[in-house]
Parts: sequence; structure tokens; C-alpha cells
Amino acid sequence: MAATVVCSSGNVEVVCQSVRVTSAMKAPVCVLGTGLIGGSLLRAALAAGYDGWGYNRSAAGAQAARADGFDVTEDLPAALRRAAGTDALIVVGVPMPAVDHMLSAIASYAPECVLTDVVSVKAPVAAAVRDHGLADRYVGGHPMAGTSESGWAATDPELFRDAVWAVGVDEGTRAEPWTRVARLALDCGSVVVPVVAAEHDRAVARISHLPHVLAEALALAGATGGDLALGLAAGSFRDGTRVAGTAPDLVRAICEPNSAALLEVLDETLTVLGAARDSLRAETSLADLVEAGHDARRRYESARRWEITDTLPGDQDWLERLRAAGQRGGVLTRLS
Ligand SMILES: NC(=O)c1ccc[n+]([C@@H]2O[C@H](COP(=O)([O-])OP(=O)(O)OC[C@H]3O[C@@H](n4cnc5c(N)ncnc54)[C@H](O)[C@@H]3O)[C@@H](O)[C@H]2O)c1
Ligand SMILES: O=C(O)C(=O)C[C@]1(C(=O)O)C=C[C@@H](O)C=C1
Repeated sequence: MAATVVCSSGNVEVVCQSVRVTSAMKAPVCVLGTGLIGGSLLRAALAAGYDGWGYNRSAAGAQAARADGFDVTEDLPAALRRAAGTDALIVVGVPMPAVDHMLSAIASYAPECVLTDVVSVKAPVAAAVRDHGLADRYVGGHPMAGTSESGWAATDPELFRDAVWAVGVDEGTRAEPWTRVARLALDCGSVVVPVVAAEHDRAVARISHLPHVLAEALALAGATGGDLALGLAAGSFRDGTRVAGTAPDLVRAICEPNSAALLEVLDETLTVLGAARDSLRAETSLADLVEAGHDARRRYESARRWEITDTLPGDQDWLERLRAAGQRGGVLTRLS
């Protein structure tokens, strides 16, 4: 059934006609790592009519998913053998340090399946995929959604609703696997931003990795103020430190593989903070920082994405055209 869908969340607002999709078009998903993101993806895909199963390294994690009625095993070769020789789409849902292990297993047990991932950095995953000889079947992915919680207990099939989901348009990407990954993102309720790995990594250093580092620093500043400071803390401290509640190992796995881009934006930010410090020391005004920051926040709030309607995977020059559209704020909201 075709329906009008309005997707609206923060700076994402698009109106689209959904397309007729039958369950026969939906090849199964095999999710490696059923924590917050992989587990939410498995649940969202099943809710959208996909078949699917998962792997979790811990018996307790797999058991928790099974208790909720999901088909999750702690046997990685078994999960992959089940995908081998089928049209299953493999989704790598683990943190960056565990990616190499997943790719080795994929190369051994399911060498022909199309694969994607949800990892927060894209160039390091793409390099690992090349090292394992899997590049022709890989399309990078990154759902821009999450919480500070971890593990199966935190999963939510609605996590990706109205989110943006970055899908890689790097040199050599093939149309058929790209379409499958983009369709999964759309079926999970997201809109798709086409982006090349290096540009993705520079962008997320600014809007995700720097905020994680600043949240840690802000949490420290508050805690150093002792009981009184923490007792007085209200909205600004709560919002600014929210992601410091994320598991430390995961924050490191998100930020450290993107160190070059993160260093660049950290240096920029230190310069801005240094100027604020100099102003306060000289007892002059904070106006420069505050007015520029206020304008920047308004730009974010009023930014509107637009729907890409003139390019589909497989069209002539589709990779270049999708890439250019993504850079200009375009999103794909449907695939025919
Ligand atoms: N948390 C977020 O907000 C967020 C958002 C978008 C993308 N991501 C990315 O998604 C991926 C998963 O993060 P998450 O938030 O779901 O974390 P999580 O801790 O909730 O889940 C991680 C999963 O990976 C598994 N895992 C970890 N190390 C492993 C290893 N060595 N071998 C096998 N399995 C292993 C864990 O058992 C768990 O199932 C990461 O790459 C992260 O960068 C996270
Ligand atoms: O909302 C959160 O809790 C998140 O941390 C999600 C968030 C982010 O916005 O920075 C974290 C890491 C990602 O790779 C993508 C999204």
C-alpha cells in the first residue's frame, strides 16, 4: 500500500510518498553484534517485514535476545554459515576494535554476501574491508541515532525513525549492494545521506566526536566543583554531559579511530576557547563568542534537508551525482 509519510526530526524534515514494498523483496539480515545499534537494527528490520537473525559474543547477551523472541546465537560461524550462499545482507554491528575479527569470519564463512556496517567512522572500516578482499560487496553505513545506553536491554525498534543514515558512495561502490543498504535504512524509518568515507569522518568529528570529548570535559568540570556544584546542576549541565554517560570503551572506539579529523576540530575549538579566556582576563566582552555561537546554533535549527529526486543508484554517473547532492544537504527518502 502506498502512503504519504512525513519525517520530521530536528533539522530533518521531508515529505515523501512511500513505495510499494513486498516482503518478497526483503532479503534477510544477519546482524553481527546485537548491542544497542545492531540489536535495534535487527528489531527494526523484523518490524519492517524482513527475516533476520543475529550473533552476540556473550551467551547472556544472546540469551536476553532469545528471551525476547529474537533468533540470536553466540556461535559466530553458525550465524555466518546460515547467511552463506543466500541473499542475506550482513550487518557488522560491533565497535571498531572488533571489526577486523568480524571481517575475517565473514571472509571465511560467508564470502559472497553483501555487507554493511553501522560503525561511527567510515574510512578505517573501508580500509579493513579492502584488506580482507571484501570491497566489491561492501557499502558503508552509519545511522546517526543512539543513546548513552549499551547492550540488548537498551534496544529499540524505533531508534532509527526520522534519523539520518549515512550510506557510502565511495569510488567503486556498486549499485545493487548500495540499493540494498539504502533500502534497509529507509525501511528502518530513516532518510539516507549519500557520503564518501573521508568526508563523513571529517563531518562527524565536528558534530559527534568533538561533542563526546567536550561532554567528558564538562562532566569533569562539574564534578570538580563538588557536591554543591553537582547539587545545583540543571538543564545545561544535564544536556551538555548526556553522552558522557556512554560506556568509556565505546567512546574511545568512536573517537580514537578518527584522531586526525578530531585533532583538527579540537585545535579549532581550543582557539575559540582561548579567545574567550583572553577576553575574560582582559575584562572585555564575550560578545564575539556568544554572538557567533548563537548564529551557528540558529543555522543548525533552521537547516532543512531536501529530497533527491533526480538520481537513483544505477543512473549514469549516479555515484558522483548522489555524492554532490549529499554534500548540498540532499537526502534520499525512497527508492523505486
Ligand atoms: N551508541 C551510539 O550512539 C552509536 C550510534 C551509531 C553507531 N554506533 C556504532 O555502532 C556500533 C555498536 O555500538 P553500540 O552502541 O551498539 O554498542 P553496544 O556496546 O551496545 O554493542 C556492541 C556489540 O558489539 C559486541 N562486541 C564488542 N566487542 C566485540 C568483539 N571483540 N567480538 C564480538 N563482538 C563484540 C558486543 O557484544 C555488543 O553486542 C559501534 O561501532 C558504534 O561506533 C554507535
Ligand atoms: O544520541 C546519542 O546518545 C549519541 O551519542 C548518538 C551519536 C551522536 O549523536 O553523537 C553517537 C555516535 C554515533 O556514531 C552517532 C550518533
